Amino acid sequence: MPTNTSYNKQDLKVLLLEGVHPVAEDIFRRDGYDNVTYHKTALSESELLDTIRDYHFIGIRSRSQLTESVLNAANKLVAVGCFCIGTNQVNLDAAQSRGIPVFNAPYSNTRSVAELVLGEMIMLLRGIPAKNAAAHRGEWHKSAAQSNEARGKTLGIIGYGHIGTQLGILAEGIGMKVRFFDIENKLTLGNAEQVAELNDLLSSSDVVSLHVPETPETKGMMGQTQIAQMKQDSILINASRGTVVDIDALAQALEDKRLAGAAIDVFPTEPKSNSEEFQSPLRAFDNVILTPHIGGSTQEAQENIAIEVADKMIKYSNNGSTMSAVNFPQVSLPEHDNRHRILHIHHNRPGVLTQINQILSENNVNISGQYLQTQGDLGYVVTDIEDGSSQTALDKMRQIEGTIRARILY
Ligand SMILES: NC(=O)C1=CN([C@@H]2O[C@H](COP(=O)(O)OP(=O)(O)OC[C@H]3O[C@@H](n4cnc5c(N)ncnc54)[C@H](O)[C@@H]3O)[C@@H](O)[C@H]2O)C=CC1
Ligand SMILES: O=C(O)CCC(=O)C(=O)O
Repeated sequence: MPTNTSYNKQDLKVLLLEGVHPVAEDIFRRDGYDNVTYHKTALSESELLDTIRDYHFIGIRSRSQLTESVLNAANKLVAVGCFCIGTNQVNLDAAQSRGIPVFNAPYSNTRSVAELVLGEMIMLLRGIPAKNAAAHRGEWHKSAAQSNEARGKTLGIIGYGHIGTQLGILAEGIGMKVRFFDIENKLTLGNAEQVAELNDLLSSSDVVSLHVPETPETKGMMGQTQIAQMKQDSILINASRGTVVDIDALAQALEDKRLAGAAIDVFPTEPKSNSEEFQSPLRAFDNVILTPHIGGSTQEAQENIAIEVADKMIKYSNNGSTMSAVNFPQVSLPEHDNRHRILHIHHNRPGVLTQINQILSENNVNISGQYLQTQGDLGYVVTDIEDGSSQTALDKMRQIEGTIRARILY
């Protein structure tokens, strides 16, 4: 049901890129946000610089890069939706300092990734990718050499989060032993065992699968040294981020027949669209499954993501709630029927709340509810008011030193 607001929703422009599931557009339109532009592809940085200034909301997946310069040009931007898990394609600090919350869907595609990796692992343990490629060329490789059951083998998971844990459970279901390495102490599910040292995991696993986010620490974490620590004839799977594995070092290990195979879904440089050629030294290897960053690309996941992220963006626009924003103080707000709600985003420094309340008091505004949350350098104060001159109060609040932006909802 569309909600009444202090602004005309048709004046707010929404840009949805990268073929996010069309249900996202339906959800915006159903709520009264009729001004939606939908593109199947990503936009380059220069295209974004030209375009983004007109939009209040942008929805992207992993290809569009919202750099500091792009965000600088985004004068009207209210919120960003990443229709995926990863948010490394957005300069989160730059968005935060401009008072722009970034939302994502932290769970909706995790099962899809875990299922894909399980399938790839079984295929690679049987040597199927190479036999399949040979059969396509007319060759007949009927042999059990280097073809193994998954049962009894050890899976080493790096990053035991939402995907890693699900993969662990699925792998135990087919009789694998699961070990994992994580920088946090994790509750182990099933019979999984946490190991303290990465090299212990690498040297004891028949299959190593990466499920870490892109951070300064994970960049290049599987380099030449780490790949050399893996067991002879083991398998490497990466469906996390392309920067985590040194592709040249992996190609060398495959060339040297140190590894039996690999499955790679993410690459340091990925084509910007389906019409661009995919370049990688791994194309030379029949025993490598190469997939175009589709770990989370299932109908089920994409639809769930579209619903989750579009709902979060609309809720923020209509109501001010920021629950699960990745770079913003998180506030879960009740509805504000019959009340005006002032949202004040500011640099987190002492005295701002006092000044807000002073302004409200001076303008005879009665506060019916107030919510304050901070994160890092950012403060977010939401005030529900019952009477008095809310617009005058808002105008004065905008003058408070440290204010980034403020708006009113009714
Ligand atoms: N291929 C695809 O289509 C998809 C890829 N992804 C990628 O998978 C990543 C993981 O997803 P989730 O499991 O949902 O994330 P998560 O945040 O639930 O789990 C990540 C885990 O990695 C651990 N970790 C962080 N830094 C580490 C380090 N240096 N060494 C070891 N462990 C470390 C964390 O403590 C956490 O347990 C995402 O960040 C995203 O980049 C996610 C979905 C789809
Ligand atoms: O769907 C996409 O474009 C990217 C999926 C992904 O890598 C993620 O969710 O982090």
